Amino acid sequence: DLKCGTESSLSFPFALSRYLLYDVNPPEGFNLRRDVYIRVALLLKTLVKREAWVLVLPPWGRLYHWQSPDIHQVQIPWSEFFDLPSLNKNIPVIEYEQFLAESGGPFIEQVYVLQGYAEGWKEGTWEEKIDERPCIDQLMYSKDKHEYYRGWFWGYEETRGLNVSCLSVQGSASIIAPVLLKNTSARSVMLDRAENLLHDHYGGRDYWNTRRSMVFAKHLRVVGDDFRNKYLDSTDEADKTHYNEDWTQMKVQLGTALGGSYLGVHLRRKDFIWGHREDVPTLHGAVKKIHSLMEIYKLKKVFVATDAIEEESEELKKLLPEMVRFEPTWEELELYKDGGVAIIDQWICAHARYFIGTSVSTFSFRIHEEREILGFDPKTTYNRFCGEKEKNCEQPTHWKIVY
Ligand SMILES: C[C@@H]1O[C@H](OP(=O)(O)OP(=O)(O)OC[C@H]2O[C@@H](n3cnc4c(=O)[nH]c(N)nc43)[C@H](O)[C@@H]2O)[C@@H](O)[C@H](O)[C@@H]1O
Repeated sequence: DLKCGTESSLSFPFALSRYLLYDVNPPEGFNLRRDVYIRVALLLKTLVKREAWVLVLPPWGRLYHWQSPDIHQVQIPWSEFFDLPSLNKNIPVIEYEQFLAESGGPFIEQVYVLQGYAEGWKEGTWEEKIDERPCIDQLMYSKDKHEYYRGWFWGYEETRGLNVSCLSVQGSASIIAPVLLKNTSARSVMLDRAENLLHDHYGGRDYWNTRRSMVFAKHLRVVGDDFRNKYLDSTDEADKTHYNEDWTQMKVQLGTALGGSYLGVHLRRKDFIWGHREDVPTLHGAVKKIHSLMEIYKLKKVFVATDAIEEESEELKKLLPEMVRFEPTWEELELYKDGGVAIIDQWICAHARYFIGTSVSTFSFRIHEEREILGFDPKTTYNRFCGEKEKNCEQPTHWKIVY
């Protein structure tokens, strides 16, 4: 029976696998979380050299920045934002719902909460280390009447941890590998506060392979492409942005992509201006820079991605009437959610002739990477706005793609 054979060949390897789960500090945003995925993927690559492990993708939800009212934004599977077959060409991954179905219960056997060292680290004596230590902060887990641990668990209220302990870590993600392989025999292990792990090799080949595997879900790319076509006269053909659905087959020489004849802008506002940071421009400052870039590059159109609040958006419209934005209807927003709209914004910025972003925003960084993958000249990508009073306005680093 062919059908039966296909099913068993799919589930068989997972039946023997161990499960790695993770979560990130609640206040962290979408694009920082994408960065943490890259770190954890590297850990998984280290683990699968020794044993069968699969990464359980942490459902999206309850993100501080996702404030659109009346939309249910928890327990969102990765497939709503990313292309799962593409992720699977890099490391074995499954959705949380599949983990629940496969593992037969709502239990995660071991939860490790990652933390720093209480004593900090002495300057000049950096060393990679990891130790089981008493928990420093108050645990975000509490025992239920059966002595099982309740926690946030991505909004899955029935999930329980069987054991919770703390690990002090200082080092890259793969430093955890020996602990997972030797110190515990738990079949499912969750690393909470995974942002405490550092990159094994930021910008190296493994980094880029994982980054390239994070292909946006097709339905979002299609929305972005239709928008480019309709409002920005931009098509892959005319703009020389040739895309291959299979990321493993995509290798574009930097400088060969031309991009649509529009300026792409990411203007991060909200919590970036509340702190009155020096490196964030005023709206007037940003518009002045936008006009000057449009003149230099002879661009008549400008696409703006921003998280500006209503009043600021109105002001921006007055200062920059030619501005084009992706403004979803309520139905579209409900369908794509805040995360999907962010991706559509990023996709459109990634296809612009010239891009300028916001200092140290991971939202802008992910656009840089997307453009690097598409083969843009770095000069058209690694640019940011400067603060009015900023003395030394250093531009973003070019992280060259490695294949
Ligand atoms: C202060 C720090 O800021 C860091 O943000 P930063 O790197 O910019 O970037 P993100 O980690 O993506 O978080 C910012 C979030 O704000 C929304 N957002 C920002 N800009 C845009 C935009 O142009 N278009 C759309 N559609 N949405 C936008 C979006 O939900 C995005 O995920 C956080 O990750 C940190 O956790 C922390 O909060």
